[in-house]
Amino acid sequence: MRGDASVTLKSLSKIKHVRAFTVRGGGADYHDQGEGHWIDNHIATPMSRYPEYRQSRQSFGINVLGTLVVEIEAEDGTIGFAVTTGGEPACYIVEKHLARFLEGRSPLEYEKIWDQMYFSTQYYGRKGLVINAISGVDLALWDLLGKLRQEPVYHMLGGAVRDELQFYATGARPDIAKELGFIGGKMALHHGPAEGVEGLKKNIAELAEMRERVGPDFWLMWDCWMALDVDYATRLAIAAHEYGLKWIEEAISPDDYWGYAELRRNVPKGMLVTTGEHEATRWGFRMLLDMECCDIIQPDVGWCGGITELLKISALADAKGKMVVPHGSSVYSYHFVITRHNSPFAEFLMMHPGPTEVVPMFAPQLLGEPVPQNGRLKASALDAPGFGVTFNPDVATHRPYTH
Ligand SMILES: C[C@H](O)[C@H](O)CC(=O)C(=O)O
Ligand SMILES: [Mg+2]
Repeated sequence: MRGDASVTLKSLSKIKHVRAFTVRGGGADYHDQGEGHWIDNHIATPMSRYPEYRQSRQSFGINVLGTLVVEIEAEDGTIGFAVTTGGEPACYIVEKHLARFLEGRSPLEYEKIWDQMYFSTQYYGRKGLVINAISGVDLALWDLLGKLRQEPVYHMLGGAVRDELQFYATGARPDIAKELGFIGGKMALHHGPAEGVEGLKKNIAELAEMRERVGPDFWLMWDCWMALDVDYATRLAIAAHEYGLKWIEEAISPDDYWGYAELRRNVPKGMLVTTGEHEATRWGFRMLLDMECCDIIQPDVGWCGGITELLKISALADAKGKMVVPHGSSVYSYHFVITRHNSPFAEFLMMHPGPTEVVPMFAPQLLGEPVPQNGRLKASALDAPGFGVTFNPDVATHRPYTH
């Protein structure tokens, strides 16, 4: 029956206040680890051309930003929160610029809020830090929405399309990842073009040794963290084919769409080209997709624009028959991946220093952060309101700005 005046739609508590904090030591800024960690051991980067910045990524400042924590409080006292990378400069953007688009509004207006955050910052934003800040706010908004509705985020995204997530592991020990039940292991590439043919041979020798340890069928991938050029990446891919390299990731600069398209044409048949963890928004990913740059896109949920934007990015990829396998992102990835047919598996970044054990990706910042068991995670492990995690009260936070 139409026009029943007795039907009133349920309204949600409005947003009262937005706050931004910074935190040091691991967590969402997962490169901010102590000495001896595998993630800072002579990994090839665009800065490896300078010998003084070759051994440690922290030496050139990979961990300068720290974690951004965004907290959104509703009028009824419910708090949604999220963590991403961004630290103090992102706190400034959230408190002094973005907060105005949320306070006094309903959290149901996330589309309009995202649009206003993006277009009001477009003249100095578009990618990088500003989009990290927008992502942090967007994720905190989805967390708040889930807490107000008493629903996990993955229910609000359409529900699980499979019973469990399956993971590959990123770290220095794919052989251990195999024993731990993961479906594959992604290693950081250690030597870049500045280390010449000797370096290239060392890279191949490491891959050959790992192939020997894991056997013929286990997936092995390389993460090149933007360190190479098309020529080096092509030679590396051709030499690695013999050892069954499944994909070559982020081989060149994220700005070089033309280079990615060329690399994709150059790699041996059957080897995949992946990229996107430093790409942002539907417009950035449209470039990667339209220019046939890669086979899998890897948006980081905390850097690409948040869940609201990832839904659009993922729909574009789906229409093009491409997979979306988010970079890291912990619970923000898990709640998304479980709802998408074109995200058949997820990444688990091994944050144990060895890495010989499974520890929560964003430890110590989140409480209740689920971890894969035997390389898998049941959808039911995500069954709690919002993203299902709380911020660890024992972790010291700092609020550098207010508004
Ligand atoms: C291991 C990589 O260099 C980086 O630290 C993480 C990453 O790019 C990935 O997990 O993918
Ligand atoms: Mg990567």
